[in-house]
Amino acid sequence: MPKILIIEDDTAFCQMLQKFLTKNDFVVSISYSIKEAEELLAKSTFDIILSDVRLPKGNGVTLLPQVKRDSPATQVILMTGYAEVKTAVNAIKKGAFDYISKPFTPEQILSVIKDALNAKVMEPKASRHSSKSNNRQEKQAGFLKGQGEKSKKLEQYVELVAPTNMSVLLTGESGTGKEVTANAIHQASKRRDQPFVAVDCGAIPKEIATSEFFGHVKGSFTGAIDDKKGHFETANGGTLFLDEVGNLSYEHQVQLLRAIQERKIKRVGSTKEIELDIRIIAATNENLSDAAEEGEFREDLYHRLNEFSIEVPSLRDRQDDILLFADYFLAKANSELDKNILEFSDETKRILQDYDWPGNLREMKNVIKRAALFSETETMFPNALAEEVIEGANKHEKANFSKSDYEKELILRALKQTNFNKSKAAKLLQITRKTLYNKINQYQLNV
Ligand SMILES: Nc1ncnc2c1ncn2[C@@H]1O[C@H](COP(=O)(O)OP(=O)(O)OP(=O)(O)O)[C@@H](O)[C@H]1O
Repeated sequence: MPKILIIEDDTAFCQMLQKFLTKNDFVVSISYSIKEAEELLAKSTFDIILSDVRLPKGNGVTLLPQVKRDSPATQVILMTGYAEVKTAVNAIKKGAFDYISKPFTPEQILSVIKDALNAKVMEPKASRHSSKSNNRQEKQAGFLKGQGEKSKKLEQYVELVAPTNMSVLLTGESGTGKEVTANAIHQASKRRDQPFVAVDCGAIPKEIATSEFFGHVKGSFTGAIDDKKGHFETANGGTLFLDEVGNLSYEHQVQLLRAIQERKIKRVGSTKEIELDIRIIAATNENLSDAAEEGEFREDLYHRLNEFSIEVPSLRDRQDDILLFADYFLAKANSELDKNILEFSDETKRILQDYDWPGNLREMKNVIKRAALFSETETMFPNALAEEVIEGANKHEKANFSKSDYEKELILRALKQTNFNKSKAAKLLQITRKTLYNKINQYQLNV
């Protein structure tokens, strides 16, 4: 049985977690401080260390170097509060396996422990994650909560709607994290112990879509060699996530609407009705409301799906979080590629912030992983980045630069016009005197 050490100063929480994990067939030791943990670590080894970040007299990260040195196979998972995400991301850079934000659900903690144990079995580290980095399960494994305004709003919406049974329509550009958000809603709902089934509606061939959604019985059509459950039945009790829902054919839109309204389905070739208790979350990166108005998407289905809508923001609208996400993906890339890149150079940071990220988080994840592969130093310099990212960012910078030239020109003109009277010039420019002084300093105007 795998051995786990919990390091957590909240004694009640620690004991509760110990009880829960023991019930789930782990051998669990606990310590309420770093000192106690060190004593236990001197006596025995553990498969997993589950440590709070903030502990009296130190934090969970301080133990990492020692653990990695004395027992490299031990995986460290950090438990963080909201504000400690950055520390946790840094800890991943130093070799922690992952972090989990408090409060978490029993499934979430079991899932991250399972991942950590699997990663161990699959040593060396480079093969920790499947190379098919886009498979659906992996998409759900890592989730970083941003800290900027847009990210907080997104999270508020998730928290607000999760406990209800409302259908949710997630809109947003490709790669913004709609599926990850759908999963977060499921995990925060009462259905979290039940299945979360994600279906890419754009990827199902039209001819087999009915059977894919509703299942079939043996012999109902050529090729139906066995009874088969459809996605609805598999998701029963839980959440069905319909990705790219705008790609459904008219016929399948009708079938879906009926299933959602009647809360019953029949497998293809069967007369037996199956009762459904399903929460639907749909996602689209096109404007479904326009499509409904133009008759390309059934309006009644659109309203059924859109009981609550959430727009998942593009990465360029999450400026405050760009470097946080970049750090996170760098940490992931380090662990997947067995690299040890500690930071981005200032110019690399500037490029990451100036680039537009048309492919959003998915693009950033790929760009950083590729750049990590090319980087040979502990600091990532721009030459590791793809050409198009650098060019894209520089175009942006030029635009900014010309904007600043223009601004400088305006200020000089206003000053001349007002005979270098700064109060009058500020008034003319419709800015405060203080801002004008700042700008004069910024542009080093000799006035
Ligand atoms: N909050 C997040 N934290 C960490 N990784 C994230 C987050 N959001 C998205 N990602 C990563 O970005 C990638 C794209 O996410 P996801 O598949 O959820 O986007 P999507 O909007 O559903 O894309 P599409 O429109 O193409 O279906 C995934 O690899 C996912 O792991």
